[in-house]
Amino acid sequence: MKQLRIALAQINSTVGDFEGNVRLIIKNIDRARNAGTDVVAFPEMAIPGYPPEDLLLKSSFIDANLRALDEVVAASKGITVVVGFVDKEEELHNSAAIIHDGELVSVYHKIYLPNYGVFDEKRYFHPGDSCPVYEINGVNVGISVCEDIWYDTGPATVQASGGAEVILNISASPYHHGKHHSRERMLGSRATDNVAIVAFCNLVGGQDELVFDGGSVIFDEQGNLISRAKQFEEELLIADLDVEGVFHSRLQDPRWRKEGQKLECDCPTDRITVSASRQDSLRAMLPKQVTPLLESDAEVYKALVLGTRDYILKNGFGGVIIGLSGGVDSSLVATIAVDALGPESVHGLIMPSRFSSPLSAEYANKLATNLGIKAFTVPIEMAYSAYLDSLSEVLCNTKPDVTEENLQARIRGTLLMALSNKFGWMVLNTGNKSEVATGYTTLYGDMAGGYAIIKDVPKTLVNRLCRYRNTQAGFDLIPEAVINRIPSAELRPGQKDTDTLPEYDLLDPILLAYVEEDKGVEQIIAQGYEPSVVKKVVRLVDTSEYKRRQSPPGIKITPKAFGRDRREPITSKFREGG
Ligand SMILES: Nc1ncnc2c1ncn2[C@@H]1O[C@H](COP(=O)(O)OP(=O)(O)OC[C@H]2O[C@@H]([n+]3cccc(C(=O)O)c3)[C@H](O)[C@@H]2O)[C@@H](O)[C@H]1O
Ligand SMILES: Nc1ncnc2c1ncn2[C@@H]1O[C@H](COP(=O)(O)OP(=O)(O)OP(=O)(O)O)[C@@H](O)[C@H]1O
Ligand SMILES: NC(=O)CC[C@H](N)C(=O)O
Repeated sequence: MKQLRIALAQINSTVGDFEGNVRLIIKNIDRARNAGTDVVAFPEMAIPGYPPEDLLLKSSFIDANLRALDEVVAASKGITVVVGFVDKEEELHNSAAIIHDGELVSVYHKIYLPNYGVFDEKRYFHPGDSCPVYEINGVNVGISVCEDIWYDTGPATVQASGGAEVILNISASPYHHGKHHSRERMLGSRATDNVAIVAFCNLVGGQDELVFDGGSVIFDEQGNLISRAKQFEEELLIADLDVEGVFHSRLQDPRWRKEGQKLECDCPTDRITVSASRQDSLRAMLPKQVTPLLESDAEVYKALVLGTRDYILKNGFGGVIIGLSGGVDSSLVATIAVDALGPESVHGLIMPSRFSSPLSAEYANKLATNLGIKAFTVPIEMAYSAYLDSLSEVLCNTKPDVTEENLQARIRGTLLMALSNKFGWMVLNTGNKSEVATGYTTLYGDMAGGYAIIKDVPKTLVNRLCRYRNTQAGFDLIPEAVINRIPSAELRPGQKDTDTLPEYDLLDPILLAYVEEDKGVEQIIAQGYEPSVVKKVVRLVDTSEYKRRQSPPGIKITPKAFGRDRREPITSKFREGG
């Protein structure tokens, strides 16, 4: 029986940490070898980390990546390793090294370079021009890198037509809500269309605004899911591939060699021997391991926890501080931070003003107790009065307005930054996507912070995530009264968010249509929304681009986040909202 034991090492590598990444890779090579594995695969760019952005323009970075590759090659005794790195010829290539028994046998260059959304690969890399089939222990394997597999008549089809029985794709495919389902649908159809086993090894971990969700999978040649690794966690997924099954399926399925089929990719298919057939005594097949997918809210929550943990720890911070208002946003941020870092690393600062309801401090303290975090209380009245006194001469004969309101938010930002400087705690910003979209935030005030963990989470989803976490906890970890409160910035007496914004249940779908789906005002109105509300929302979004450019980075969880995904000019006369 022709079989291949494959290991997919979905590791959490760190951009530029060559020493740490090599250590992690070698540890997994050793584990795979001990498990009797024929081939172990690592994610796209596992050696330099992904995406390294303009570090790729530095030759010292490329050279360090090549030295790290040499160390991995030396550690590959008795096993085949497929690992992502940057190859340097005349130009740079996003590449997979195919290594066997201490030797670099071949290098595959990624053919399709994504250059949309958050990707900029054409800025750095040149595309490959060949898609070989590698013989590994007598099995024909087509190897490709991430975007290559997304084309239905791309390298996978070329390699299958050239005899590949297994398609191995190494990826760094970033997360957004629900993406795993579409990714699996695509991989399943790549398997059935080519009557080939498809093994997909994904990166896991947070890198600035991106989270890579892991969830590596293997589909058999009939499109059945035979292995799935955990989402958002490192794992070495080991599976036995029944390659004989591919031969039998192909005999019975005339579709796999479609005569005259027009292919998107016209690269030649060479044959390269990595290791010849091994005459092993027949091994018992490993049991199948299929981790179930997380349900919708759990998936987003886990992405936020992983993104927070990796940003804070990979940037060398031991702790964080959060302004606790007794509202739902800061409560969710504190809860995620505790799940990411542990309660001893999370600190709260309660800063009541003359306009704060006494309930706000009560709820904030209750949350801190439930989470087991330390919370300090520093009222802002003295500072606020001092500011107003200092400005009284300059501001005389003016009416109180947003100026006085924002001073409070700015005092709070200053106090948070003071504790950050003193104790080395990063300030976690608490703005959600609905606020970031509409500019309902104060520059140099509540916009302060090093990382904005819920900046891509709409307010209605903030509420759902709080309920999800309470259900997980089995009690009201986030007090129910906090979730049910009428949202208010408490910057003037009786202020409510709805004084300025539509109700969030109405605002969020309009924002989805405008920001994530790029619909125009007329199209959104045609969906049944009140024209004046649509125009107002669109106007708020368009005129607050300047604020977003000054806002901290945060975790992408939707198909289109603010930042690299949506690059709009600040200065523009194109204003559909008027
Ligand atoms: N194109 C441009 N490029 C660069 N800067 C520009 C600009 N347009 C205005 N500006 C500057 O921006 C300033 C206005 O921005 P800013 O000072 O922030 O003030 P502004 O946006 O007018 O007010 C903040 C709003 O957010 C609300 N808020 C505050 C705090 C917390 C929350 C909450 O829900 O958590 C909500 C608050 O009630 C108020 O409605 C202008 O004075 C001007 O200096
Ligand atoms: N009294 C306060 N004490 C501590 N921090 C505060 C206080 N008021 C506001 N903040 C900080 O400023 C952020 C802006 O919150 P604000 O209360 O103005 O409205 P919000 O966006 O609805 O947030 P939340 O739901 O957390 O209240 C809060 O999330 C919090 O971090
Ligand atoms: N790194 C890549 O090539 C990623 C592109 C791919 N389409 C994805 O998002 O999964």
